[in-house]
Amino acid sequence: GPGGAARLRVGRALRDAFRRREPYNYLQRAYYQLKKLDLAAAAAHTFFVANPTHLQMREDIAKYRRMSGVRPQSFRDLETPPHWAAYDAGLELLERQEAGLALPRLEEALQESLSQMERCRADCEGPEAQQQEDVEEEEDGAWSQGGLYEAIAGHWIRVLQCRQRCVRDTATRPGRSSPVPDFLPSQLRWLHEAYAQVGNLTQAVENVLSVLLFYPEDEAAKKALEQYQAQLGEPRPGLGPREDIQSFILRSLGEKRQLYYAMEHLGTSFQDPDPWTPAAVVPEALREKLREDQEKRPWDHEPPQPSPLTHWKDALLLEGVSLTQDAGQLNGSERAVLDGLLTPAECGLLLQLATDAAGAGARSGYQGRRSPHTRHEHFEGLTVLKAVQLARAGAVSTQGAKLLLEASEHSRAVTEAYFSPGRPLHLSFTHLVCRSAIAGEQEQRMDLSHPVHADNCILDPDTGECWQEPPAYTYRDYSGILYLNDDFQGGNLFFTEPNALTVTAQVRPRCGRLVAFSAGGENPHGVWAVTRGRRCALALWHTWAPEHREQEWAEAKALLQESEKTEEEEEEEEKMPSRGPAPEPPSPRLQRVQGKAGKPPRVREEL
Ligand SMILES: O=C(O)CCC(=O)C(=O)O
Ligand SMILES: [Fe+2]
Repeated sequence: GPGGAARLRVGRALRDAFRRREPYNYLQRAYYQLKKLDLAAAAAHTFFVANPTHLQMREDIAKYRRMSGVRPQSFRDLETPPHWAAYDAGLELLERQEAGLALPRLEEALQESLSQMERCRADCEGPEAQQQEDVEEEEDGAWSQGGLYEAIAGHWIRVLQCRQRCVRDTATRPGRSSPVPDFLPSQLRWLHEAYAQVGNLTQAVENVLSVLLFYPEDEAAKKALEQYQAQLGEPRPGLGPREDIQSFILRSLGEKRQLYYAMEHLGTSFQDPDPWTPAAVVPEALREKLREDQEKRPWDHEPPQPSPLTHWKDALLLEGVSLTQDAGQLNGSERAVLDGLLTPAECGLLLQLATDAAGAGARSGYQGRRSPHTRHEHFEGLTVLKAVQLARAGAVSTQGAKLLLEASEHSRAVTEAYFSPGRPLHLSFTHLVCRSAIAGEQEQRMDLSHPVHADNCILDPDTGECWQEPPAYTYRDYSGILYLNDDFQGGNLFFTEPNALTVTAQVRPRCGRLVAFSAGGENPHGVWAVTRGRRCALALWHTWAPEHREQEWAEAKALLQESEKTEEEEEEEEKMPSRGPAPEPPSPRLQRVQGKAGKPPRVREEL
């Protein structure tokens, strides 16, 4: 009906959910209820592949493993195209010397590869290909200016080019950029060897003859053929190469001839996906150039392309970050201890920043605040914007302020990679916090540096419930504490049961250690009293809601960039010899800082 297609268009959120493979989570439960355990385990595994930190699924999978109806093979990725699934299974069995079991999978892999190529080829004439063609036509305009014949020829050439690309596409694993080289011939090699191993010589001959269709001079194949024929005894005249491979090659060669013709006479481009194309198919005039290209054939020479960062581990390792404790080791869910986010020098710089900022605050009557949580400790807090403003006023180092921004962004990226791959997390508040023991007040101290709480809800220890309502910062989804030092007494972070009484895990702060956890009632936590020294950390909260992104962070970043630019300009000016020493103009930067301080304070998140 009218507007039908538009009504059925799928929204972005739904598409994203599919990309995150969420339907498999539901499928898993449905199969479980139907007692189809093999499929339930497969669906669970498929979901888990895309959501490796989904702790509930991790537990469910552990349960599936213990169930009797579930085999190791049940844990398969249902999103893997069938030809890849069969290919991998077949090769694994071959490796384990199980030729008999491997054969059906290898046959399946070949059949499915050919079918996948058929489907791909069919799409070359479908509506999507047509759209693509319209775009290309607009781009080069070559065919539209010519007559009808050219238009038809142009269309046909594009269809052929597209069909030849299907070979490469089929041989390329999802997520990879280069194809498995010689995809079909190598499958045929394994097939003939496996058939020979199980004593099925006729099939071995058929498959090795098929290899020879691709590479008539292949020495290994010729030798194998001789051997099989000798073993077979009397000649079998009916034996020939596989029909599916024969027709694949015939059709492919026909298409290549036309494409090379077009290349020679019409100047169109064609990238032959195959290394086996016989020289006779390539026109004389093109051979030299193509030989050069052949030498540059990417998949023979290029080092393997790194696949996209699909797993959080890759993202962390790249940054030199390591996972020290996961949720299991911390006796909870959605919590982790990660190390290596800062070097000792960087911790030093940030500690100095905190000290300098506190000093600047002391001069303006800002310091000496007692902690909001205990009267036995002092508490200093520095926001990113304040840090940059102080840097511009010359009270703290610019390097320190810059590192504060970088360290918070780095922690956010790591937290996102670990807990929320595929769904962006935004910083909602960044606070450099130091807690210092007040000397002489520590004897017999019974209170905590930070009482037990959850970060996005109001914890009711009596019922164990956590109310997601104001004044809690309900939009906080993940928390991160990035520690800067350990030269103090007490001050460990601890997690509890929702009763706020039973401690389930403790973490000792140290330089570069990030404790990250979901901000809800599943992670009640507190800090033991700091009884000697000063404990500094970057407290970070992240949100999925872009509207709760920390505006001051962006402001601070912009301000910092501005000062870096001005500094460069000043350096340039200093270098100019014609300028004599002039009286210092009133600094526009300082004025701006003062102007900002004069404004009514903006509503900003506080601890
Ligand atoms: O500093 C810590 O270890 C934890 C602080 C905390 O829980 C908070 O500020 O909400
Ligand atoms: Fe907290």
